[in-house]
Amino acid sequence: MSDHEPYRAGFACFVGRPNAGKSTLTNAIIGSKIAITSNRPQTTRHVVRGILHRPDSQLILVDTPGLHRPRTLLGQRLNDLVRATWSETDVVGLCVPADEKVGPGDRLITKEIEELKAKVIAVVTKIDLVSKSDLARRLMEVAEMAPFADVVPCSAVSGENVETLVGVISKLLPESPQLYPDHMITDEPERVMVAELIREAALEGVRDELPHSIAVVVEEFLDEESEGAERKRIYADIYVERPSQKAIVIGKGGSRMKQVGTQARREIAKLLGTRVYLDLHVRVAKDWQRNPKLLQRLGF
Ligand SMILES: Nc1nc2c(ncn2[C@@H]2O[C@H](COP(=O)(O)OP(=O)(O)OP(=O)(O)O)[C@@H](O)[C@H]2O)c(=O)[nH]1
Repeated sequence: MSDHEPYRAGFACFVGRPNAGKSTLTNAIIGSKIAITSNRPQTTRHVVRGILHRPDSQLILVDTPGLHRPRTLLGQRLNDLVRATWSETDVVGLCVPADEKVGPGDRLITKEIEELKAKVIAVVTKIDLVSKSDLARRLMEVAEMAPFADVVPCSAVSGENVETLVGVISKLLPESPQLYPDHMITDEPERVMVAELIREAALEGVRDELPHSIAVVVEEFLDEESEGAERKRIYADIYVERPSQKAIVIGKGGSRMKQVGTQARREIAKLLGTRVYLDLHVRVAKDWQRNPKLLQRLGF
């Protein structure tokens, strides 16, 4: 054995059924808020990359939406997007939550990713929620599904074993020179990340079908000076499908909208490290999920 491990670099993504903890895990690894988390399924729409630089490796994480039964054109496009992402990665981590039984959904996804040329590991997530004996049982169940390159238990919330997981994934990456410059942590355009933060704020506390009906487009993203300091001036449109949904998002006398604006502005300022002026408008785009032209305009 040589003293030096070769330098490795490549792409990895987490897959798994909705709510398995993929986004939270991605965030925990990259250490910055780059993808949306929510306790509602199907809220991660964009493929967001985060880049982890280590002395001996560079790990580029791609965050995918969950694969699901497509009921609308949007659903179909999301599934295509997920599959396209899977086929481009070197390591795929199948996330299975420790607090739920292995089910048909997990098996289906496992079957699909076994076909890929990528190395496949299983990640048992949310281990802070279960006892040691339940975890042991779940690990066995998961290991029996397929000949995974590794099975790693971890918790994105407590941080337990996240570092080990990163080590396991990094070792499975191909030998390769660095793929991105040193300081870059994501190559997702800032606009898209800003749109996601606004969408996350708009989703806060709304129920049922509304989450699927909200899309955000950042129309203007300008640098300006105000009172001698730099500031970002952002105009964004929040799209909903029906006038009734518009009323929900805006709230009585605009009260909800005010909260959405405040939360989004705070998060965007944190992300960009600058002061932010944010101007939001709610617009109705009738049935945008079923309309190819509107989908394209909304960035899908
Ligand atoms: N206790 C605990 N909760 C977690 C952990 N990881 C994720 N969660 C919670 O599980 C829920 C789903 O997590 P996400 O990261 O949004 O799951 P996802 O797989 O990206 O979900 P989709 O975007 O729907 O595909 C959220 O409420 C998280 O806070 C964990 O390690 N421990």
